[in-house]
Amino acid sequence: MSNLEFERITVLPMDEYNQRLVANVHPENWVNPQPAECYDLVVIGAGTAGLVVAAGAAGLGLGLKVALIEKHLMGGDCLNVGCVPSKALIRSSRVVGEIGKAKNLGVNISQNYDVDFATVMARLRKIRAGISHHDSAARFKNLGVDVFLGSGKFASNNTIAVDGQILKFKKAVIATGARAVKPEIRGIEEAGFLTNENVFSLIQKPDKLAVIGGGPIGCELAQAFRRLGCEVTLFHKGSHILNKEDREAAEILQKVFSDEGIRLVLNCQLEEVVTVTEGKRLYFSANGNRDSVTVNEILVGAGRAPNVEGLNLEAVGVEYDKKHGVKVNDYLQTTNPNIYAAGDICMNWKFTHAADAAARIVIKNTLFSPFGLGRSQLSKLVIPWVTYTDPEIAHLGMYAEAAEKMGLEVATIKIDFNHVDRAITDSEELGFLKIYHKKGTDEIIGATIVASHAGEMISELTTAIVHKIGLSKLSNVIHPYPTQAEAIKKAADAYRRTLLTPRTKRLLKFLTKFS
Ligand SMILES: Cc1cc2nc3c(=O)[nH]c(=O)nc-3n(C[C@H](O)[C@H](O)[C@H](O)COP(=O)(O)OP(=O)(O)OC[C@H]3O[C@@H](n4cnc5c(N)ncnc54)[C@H](O)[C@@H]3O)c2cc1C
Ligand SMILES: NC(=O)c1ccc[n+]([C@@H]2O[C@H](COP(=O)([O-])OP(=O)(O)OC[C@H]3O[C@@H](n4cnc5c(N)ncnc54)[C@H](O)[C@@H]3O)[C@@H](O)[C@H]2O)c1
Repeated sequence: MSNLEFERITVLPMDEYNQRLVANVHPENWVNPQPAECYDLVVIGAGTAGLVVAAGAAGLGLGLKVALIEKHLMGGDCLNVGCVPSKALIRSSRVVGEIGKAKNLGVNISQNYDVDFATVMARLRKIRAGISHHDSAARFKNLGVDVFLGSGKFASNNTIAVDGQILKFKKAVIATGARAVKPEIRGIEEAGFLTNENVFSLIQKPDKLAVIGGGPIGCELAQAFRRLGCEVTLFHKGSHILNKEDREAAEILQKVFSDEGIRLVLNCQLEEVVTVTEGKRLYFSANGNRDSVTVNEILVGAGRAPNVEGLNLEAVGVEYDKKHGVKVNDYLQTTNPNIYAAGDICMNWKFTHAADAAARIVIKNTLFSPFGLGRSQLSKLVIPWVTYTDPEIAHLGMYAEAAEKMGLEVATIKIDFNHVDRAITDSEELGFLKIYHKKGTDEIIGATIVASHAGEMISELTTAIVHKIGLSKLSNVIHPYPTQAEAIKKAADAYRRTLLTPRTKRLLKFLTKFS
């Protein structure tokens, strides 16, 4: 047993909740086990991808020897500095959004309501601590996984060094995730900035906040902080926020952001950050104009960089690049056939559910595909995603333009939520559902939903694509009235109506005469 390089980790503020979090995911009294003679699998990184691989392999009850190495907090980004804290924060901010809509719903709420920022953040920490036992070192030990806390690094083609010990493996999995990219803006380092790694440690509300990057992180957090009472300026390089999404969807959100008082600076070039008595001053140009804004804090959500450093990948022939991460084939195998990768370290889809799905592929391909038979492929996955703004934007599959570029003829059915009764009764008409299908057939190839609860609706369409359920069959599915998911049935019915040619209409009319 050893504990040579144990690093005591603090997550600020070190209150009872963060102490409970750390006690679960990086316990101070942890002693690394004596390594087994040889592991079937050694996994580096205990974020979603690593945890799912380790739990999946060890939990099968087949006596497989599995080791899991984590240098910081088990649970990775999702639990500690990603999905969980951001969604807890968004939940509080949604209440403020509801208050904003209350008057229109006939409920007068005193304008003196107060956001207790410290309590919002304490709730976030409490929720995170409460969930953390699931990803804890103790739980994984009980599942039969040898948990090593320390930094993992390849020592040779079949060994990994951690905490002064050597772990011999048959197969290894790199699941080291990604981190926030530091933007190249003069003076920003000296002025200091927040990223997802420390923004959830705030205990005091920054009165004025600059958010750099209009991707999912920037958009979700800009709206949340604005609703919690910060003055927010959102800087984005592109001509519309969420530039991977449907422009029309992004434009709806932009309008909401402006109405809620977020200052949105598009097509911008941030030039310099200077520390002044009032705070941090950002100089920028946008659409030919130069300007500046002074804030208390800067939050950066400008993309992710894969954690490839320090793994000694060169020594084991694992190719990578610093932008896209570890190079993998469709089976998630790296350029070293005994080493696989999963999650943010190697994938364009940087989502928890994508990391989870990739981990399952890795379990199958490393352990249950002798001679490469029956391997699962990454390209076969259908991965939906949701940006949890209000309204939410959910997407799945191909966009119409991308499909057309590939030579597919595509038709789009669009249902605006102002035609969906439940959206009307709830004053949530803003948004739409678009379903893209192959022209001339009912095969769905993609969908975008902009709606208050778009994330809860997209899975029906994911099921349809995965199980090849076309629009005709969806039209036979009874949707409870009134629900916003009825939009899907409306779209399916709209497709069915396109099949009504003058000839079929004549035939139907003829049938009515004998019925
Ligand atoms: C603010 C924010 C909000 C998000 N919200 C969502 C959301 O709502 N829904 C969603 O699906 N996704 C969301 N994501 C994305 C999601 O968090 C990631 O896609 C997911 O965590 C990736 O999991 P992973 O296992 O690949 O990597 P990570 O979670 O990054 O885990 C990698 C782990 O490897 C460890 N590690 C790195 N190097 C070493 C080493 N040498 N030795 C040992 N350990 C090492 C790290 O410490 C880390 O714990 C969000 C991300 C952020 C930042
Ligand atoms: N709800 C979710 O599922 C969720 C939420 C948050 C994050 N995530 C995941 O995390 C990933 C990273 O999120 P992200 O928002 O950091 O990255 P991103 O790459 O998706 O978006 C960042 C945006 O910032 C812009 N940008 C970069 N530098 C800039 C600068 N100097 N000035 C102005 N704009 C600049 C880029 O053009 C880009 O569009 C996402 O792609 C997503 O996979 C998912």
